[in-house]
Amino acid sequence: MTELVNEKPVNIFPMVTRCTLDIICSTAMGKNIGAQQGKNREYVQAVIEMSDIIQERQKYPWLWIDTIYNQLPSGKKHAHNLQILHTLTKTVILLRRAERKRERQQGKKIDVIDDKTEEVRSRRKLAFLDLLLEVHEQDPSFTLEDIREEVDTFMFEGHDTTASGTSWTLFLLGHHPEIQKKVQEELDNVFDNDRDRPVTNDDIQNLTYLNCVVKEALRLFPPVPLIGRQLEEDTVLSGNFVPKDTITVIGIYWLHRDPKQFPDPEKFDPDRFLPENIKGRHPFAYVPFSAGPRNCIGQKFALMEEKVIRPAFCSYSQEINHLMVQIILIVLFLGNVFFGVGMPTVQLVVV
Ligand code: HEM
Repeated sequence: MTELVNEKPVNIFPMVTRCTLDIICSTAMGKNIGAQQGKNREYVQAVIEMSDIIQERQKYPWLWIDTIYNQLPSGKKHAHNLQILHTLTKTVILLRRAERKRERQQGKKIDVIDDKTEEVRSRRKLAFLDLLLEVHEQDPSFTLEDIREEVDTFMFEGHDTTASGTSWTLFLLGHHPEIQKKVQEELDNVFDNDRDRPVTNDDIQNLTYLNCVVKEALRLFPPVPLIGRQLEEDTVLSGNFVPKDTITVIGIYWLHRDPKQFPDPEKFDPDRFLPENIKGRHPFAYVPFSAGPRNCIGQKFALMEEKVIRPAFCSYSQEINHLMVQIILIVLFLGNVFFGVGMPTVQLVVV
């Protein structure tokens, strides 16, 4: 980052993406892919391209038919990338399985995560993949292919979203120097002006203002701006009868801009999330991670990750202030998202 200070405007999103990709690969697979050091280029490129290819396909219903799609250049690229992704995940799974076998044969104990104790840092932690392999070893009906699917799901859900959240937060901090200054003061206070020491769980708990900043950025620019649900029973929404089985779209982006819940909704104001200000707010007024039984499984991980990455960037905030202000916007695909296309009867009811 320091090399880019006083440079022309820089698109920070690819840098942050490589960082979150490294984090999720270490956590989900226990493998450092070195995306930030330019390693595993083919894999990193395939991951990044796939997000675009999938979004592109979602927009055009005629691309949903596999026989047509598979013949098109985009379909061929999709298949090629998928092969690269699956090959790496499968290789990592097989290598890790063999390694675990060896460790057991040598009588080595495979540690479990225990973040509460200090000595944990000297012990090897289990990656998500280890936990899945443990289940497979106890019950082989949970196959290696099942493991690959789970790992790949985490890989995708777990890096693009956090990259978007982190980039938007940096963008907003760049535009609000007074708020950035408060974040910097909190960081200096919690880290006792020591830029280089690792972040601990206690630090994360103590970064209360940064917590409000992250939440407010997720309010204004939720990385998942829309979610869909199929109704299990008839219901009435704002006086409109909506029958069972209707596919509904919940616009998190717009929900977060309800002036009754968030006065002056376009204003970036982290104080909205101070304990005294959240009292009385409707529990579903703020749902960047969705709500209910299918909400985001990675919510705690994501908030922790954002808070750990931020000090790393903000410790250089005095130097990158000008750079941040000029960060190029990553425009969300809000306008392009389709509503109910492909259903036998379509009625758009905005509630
Ligand atoms: C700022 C970061 C993140 C945001 C805003 C976010 C948001 C969401 C949302 C809104 C959903 C629910 C979708 C729905 O209701 O249809 C979801 C689901 C999910 N998220 Fe996240 N997510 C984030 C980070 C992560 C991370 C880091 C992981 C993994 C480590 C993850 C894994 C998942 C998974 C596996 C699901 C599917 C859960 C299920 O279907 O039961 N997410 N996420």
